[in-house]
Amino acid sequence: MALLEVKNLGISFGGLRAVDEFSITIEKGQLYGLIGPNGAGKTTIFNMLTGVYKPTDGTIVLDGKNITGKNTIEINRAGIARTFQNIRLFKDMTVLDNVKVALHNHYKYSTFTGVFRLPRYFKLEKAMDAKALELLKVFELDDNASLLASGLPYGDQRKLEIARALATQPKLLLLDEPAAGMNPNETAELMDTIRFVRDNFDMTVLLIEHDMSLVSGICEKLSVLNFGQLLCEGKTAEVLKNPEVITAYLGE
Ligand SMILES: Nc1ncnc2c1ncn2[C@@H]1O[C@H](COP(=O)(O)OP(=O)(O)OP(=O)(O)O)[C@@H](O)[C@H]1O
Repeated sequence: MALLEVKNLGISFGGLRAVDEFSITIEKGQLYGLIGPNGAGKTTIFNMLTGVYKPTDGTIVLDGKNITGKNTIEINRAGIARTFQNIRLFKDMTVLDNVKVALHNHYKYSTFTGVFRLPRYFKLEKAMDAKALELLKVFELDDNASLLASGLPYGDQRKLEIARALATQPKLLLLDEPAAGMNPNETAELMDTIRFVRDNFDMTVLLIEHDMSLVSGICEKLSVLNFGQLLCEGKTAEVLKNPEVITAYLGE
């Protein structure tokens, strides 16, 4: 069953048509890649899917619900979470608190309860600590829960960003160049992590990536974007053999 159905999505910035007539269907549980040359419009598509930009054309349906034009908070509540090309953690907060911030949607208490430290406050804070630690354990970050996020090695910061996105309990996880800046060992470990997340969190993943080892290693399907338009889509191995894709993106 399709989890995400995007039809004829488009956006212009002044005279620039950054994305035009873009459509994609992602089934529940799929690991799906969005690839293409620099400036092709990939991040702009993520920004439209997450409500950062409002599309000028097209529709976005998540799990049967039309979310076109909703804001970032509404879209996160509907079930889309993301990570960013340039890591955006709360660097001066602890590893644990980075995840707890994202849990707040699901553990609510009133300002009154918080300010006066009523018993419900302590109960929910304890429950959030436990849930956050459980998530950190999945990523083997629990031993560093009390460190500042800025103190983590680069690869661990990327993992923490994924843990924080998962804390919002999404249906669809968008990863924007998760392997950027990683060495081959870290990339291989990241692939295992993404597979683990898909299998153990019943997650559907759409990722943007330039690292072809990661793309061919984990993506089941690909869409290739060129100059804002869909160049081709299909099973990963077939797409990577497509002469048009080789000319436009892969070179040689
Ligand atoms: N807010 C904006 N205002 C004006 N132009 C923008 C804006 N956001 C993106 N663009 C333009 O839209 C086009 C697509 O950019 P985008 O960042 O989506 O590409 P990309 O495929 O993600 O590239 P990369 O692989 O380098 O990250 C570019 O020409 C970019 O300059």
